[in-house]
Amino acid sequence: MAFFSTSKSAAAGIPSSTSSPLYSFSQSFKSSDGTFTWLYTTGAVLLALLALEQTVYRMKKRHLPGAKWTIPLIGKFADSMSPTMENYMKQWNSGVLSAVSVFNIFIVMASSNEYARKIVNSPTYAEPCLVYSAKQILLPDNWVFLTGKTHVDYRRGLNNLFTRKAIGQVWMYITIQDAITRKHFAQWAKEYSSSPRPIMMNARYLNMDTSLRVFCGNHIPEEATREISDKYWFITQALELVNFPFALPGTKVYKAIQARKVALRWLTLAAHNSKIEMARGGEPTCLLDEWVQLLNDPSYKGRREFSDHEMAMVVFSFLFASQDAMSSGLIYGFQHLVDHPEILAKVREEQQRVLQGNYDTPLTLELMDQMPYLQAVVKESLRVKPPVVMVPYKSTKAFPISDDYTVPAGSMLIPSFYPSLHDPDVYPEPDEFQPERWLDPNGLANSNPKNYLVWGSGPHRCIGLEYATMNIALVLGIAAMMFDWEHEITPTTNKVEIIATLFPKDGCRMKFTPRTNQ
Ligand code: HEM
Repeated sequence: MAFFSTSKSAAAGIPSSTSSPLYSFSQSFKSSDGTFTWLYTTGAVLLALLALEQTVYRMKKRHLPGAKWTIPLIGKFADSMSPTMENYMKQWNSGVLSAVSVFNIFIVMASSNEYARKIVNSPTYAEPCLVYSAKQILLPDNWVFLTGKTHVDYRRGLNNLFTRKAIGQVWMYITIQDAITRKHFAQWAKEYSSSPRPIMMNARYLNMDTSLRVFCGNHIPEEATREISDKYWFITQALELVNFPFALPGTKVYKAIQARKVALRWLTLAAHNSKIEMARGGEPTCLLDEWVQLLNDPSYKGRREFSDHEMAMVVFSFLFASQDAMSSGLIYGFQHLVDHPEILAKVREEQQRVLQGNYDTPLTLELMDQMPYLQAVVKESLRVKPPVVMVPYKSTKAFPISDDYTVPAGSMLIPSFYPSLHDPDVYPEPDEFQPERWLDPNGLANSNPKNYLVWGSGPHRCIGLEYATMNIALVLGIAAMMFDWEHEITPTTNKVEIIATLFPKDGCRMKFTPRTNQ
């Protein structure tokens, strides 16, 4: 109500001042019958809309910290195009809840542990909205957009694919992870032994190859993993918080949609082949086979038909959720370890103790369980540089988030995980890489699990967290024993590039020399 009257008076007030430049200008466009021309009217309407925009923004923002005025139409679009940790920090430090507007989307950022967790754990008020482009890339009927009970029920079926049993069975994920990692490292031994080179793209390919083999086994050909991996970079680039809204040819979102089409074609074929193989009575060798078998099991309560396309969309959602986060986690795992030789030495000591010289023997879950130091390294590396610093949600109705502030319905809500993971009261010297903080079961870090938001929290908490932890640990463990590592420090080594997730700006330039004295 109030903003209608404000905008009306803004529009009506203009002609009353004859000294206004706009008024003088418009006089020259006056038509013969004395009515104002379209130019004046357009100008007045535009001014009214601009005033309305500011009024609405201020009404929604109320007392929250944030710019007093929003830049007309685009708001903080420029910042969201090239996000920096420094800008995020400024926003987080401005208050536990703060406001921003981008393209007239009203955004509330939550930086405290309490509010971040409250958002992800309040499904009646807020649901994940991912980034705007996600629906165009993942397709609107992808399960990740389900909410409430439908989401819980769908997810229950998928949880079976990420149990410890599935990860650890002799022929399952961990064996595949091990084999693919060693295959890639044989190549790394050639590429990285003479001089340091960025590991970023090769680590991404290793990740994609591993994921696709774990998910699809041999149901897609070798060239498919390369093609999907190469094209996937377009999807990564389209994951900015705010993107150009129309997927016109040449835009990032358009290219990402083309990449998704390629990936979905291969994944649909994989689902089809998996069904044929399981119907033939074959042994399951990948996640898709596990799933098909489960769906065929007469005692399984969640039995129903899944088309090849639907299965492909689910596998694609796993790639979407994992590829960038896993690559980020892996690359920073390498960077943290190589920059702390004393910690890398401890990882090697543990490997020697557990593996007793059998460094070529495939790793198993039981062996990994005997490597608590390596697990602590992964946990700490993900804490220092959490791949996912925030997750966009949206308020489905007015959300009384605190005693004195209600988030308007339809706002974007951004629970930020980074501040909780760098809270000095829980993690003293929060920017330091100290795996030891996880070794004391009664220490501050282990006593405050609610702060460890690397995987989010609530009904949408990461489904692949054990799989991801295991894979990063396995890759780092094998690399520690196969190679001596060197890191070329450059002026941008410690600068963070945000491309959906966090990466070292120089791509982490490393040299790997095969070790002889294992
Ligand atoms: C280091 C690697 C990873 C990190 C840091 C990570 C982090 C996250 C985070 C923060 C969320 C959002 C949680 C929330 O809204 O509260 C999430 C959701 C999700 N993640 Fe991960 N993730 C990783 C790897 C993976 C992997 C390997 C997979 C699958 C194989 C996966 C599958 C998913 C899925 C499907 C969701 C959405 C779950 C739902 O909506 O119910 N993630 N992840």
